[in-house]
Amino acid sequence: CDAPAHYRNNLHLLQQEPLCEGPAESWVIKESPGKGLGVFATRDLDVGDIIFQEAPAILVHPPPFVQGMGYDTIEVGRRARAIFDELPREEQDVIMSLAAYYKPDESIHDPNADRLKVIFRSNAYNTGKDIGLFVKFSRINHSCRPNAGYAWNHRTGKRTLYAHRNIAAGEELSVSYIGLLSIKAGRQSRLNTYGFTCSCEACTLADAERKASDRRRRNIKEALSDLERAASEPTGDKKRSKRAPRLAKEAMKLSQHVEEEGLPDYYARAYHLAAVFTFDLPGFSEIGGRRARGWAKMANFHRTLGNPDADLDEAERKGTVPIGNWMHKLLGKKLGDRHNAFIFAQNDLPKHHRIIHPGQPITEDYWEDRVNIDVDDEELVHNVWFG
Ligand SMILES: C[S@@+](CC[C@H](N)C(=O)[O-])C[C@H]1O[C@@H](n2cnc3c(N)ncnc32)[C@H](O)[C@@H]1O
Repeated sequence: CDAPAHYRNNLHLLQQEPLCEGPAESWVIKESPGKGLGVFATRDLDVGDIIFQEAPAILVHPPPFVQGMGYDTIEVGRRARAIFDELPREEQDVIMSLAAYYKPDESIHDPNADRLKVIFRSNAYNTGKDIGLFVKFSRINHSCRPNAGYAWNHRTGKRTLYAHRNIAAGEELSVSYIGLLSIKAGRQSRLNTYGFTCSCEACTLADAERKASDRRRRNIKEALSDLERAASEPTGDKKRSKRAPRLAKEAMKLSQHVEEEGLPDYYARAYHLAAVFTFDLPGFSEIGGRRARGWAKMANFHRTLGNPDADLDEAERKGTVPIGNWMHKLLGKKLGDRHNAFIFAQNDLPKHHRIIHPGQPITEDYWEDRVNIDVDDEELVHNVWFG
């Protein structure tokens, strides 16, 4: 059995079966050199495979978030404690075995440093409006080139871990704890606030490769911001049409860079932009159209990985969805009666919207909250803009 002695009693609870009888799951918890415990694939996984789904052991509805200060951690700790105290003893033991990062001014021996509060702070994830502690998720280490991703499904109340790329049996599963578009020094200082120095594949590159990786991440960050700004301009706008060939080229280069750099968290955004600007090309041909639809499908595939209900979730919370998200939800889909991977239900469109067919004349009036949806000859959404 791979588990260190003091974890043996608790690990079977994390996996809901005895650890040492060989896992029926596609994952196992064992030691990860230099990182404590980690979660490893026990069989080959394909991109999009669901690895596990987990409900939170503790779900805290936090007090209001204060800009620049965050949540009142004392109050969050108090609420977590109230839920913890009601749990069965064996679940409490599993939670108390999780990793805890004590800040430099806290001592493990200080009776005032509530260990549960430290564990909750070190392991919890945001789930929409709440903060959840998930015992299996808590064992997944960070990588700046993660191979897995996670999604919260508010209908099932579970967090899903999925393969972000093909993963070989034996590989450690990793997710990202932070945004990944900073250079190594920036990522390290952010991760230091979580109490560790990252030893992932990207952070241990030799000097020349590390410089190339930093350069690529800088380019990706800049290209995402430029292209997303350009994508928010109305299609048909002269300035945008003139720039279309350059923007399409840049968006495809961006997609190539995120793949080369191994940043699956950014695939959906990059493919989405490649779709938007290939749809935009002048003299948009049969070949160009097929290509643009291909990008749009890839963007949708990656955006909804781990949560096929993503659009339903958002439609249900319509009032709270930022209007800019409509682009992500609709691009590359057809409008229809019911949601599925390729169709968005027309009933769930915002109150003020227009569906615009190729060549259809439109009025020039401006409505701040109106969503304009451009569809192509095949009724596929290729652009969304406001006005
Ligand atoms: C949420 S826990 C992950 C599971 C943890 N390894 C355990 O044994 O329970 C986060 C802690 O894992 C370790 N860790 C996670 N990712 C790491 C990385 N990329 N490099 C070094 N240590 C890492 C750090 O000690 C960090 O404080």
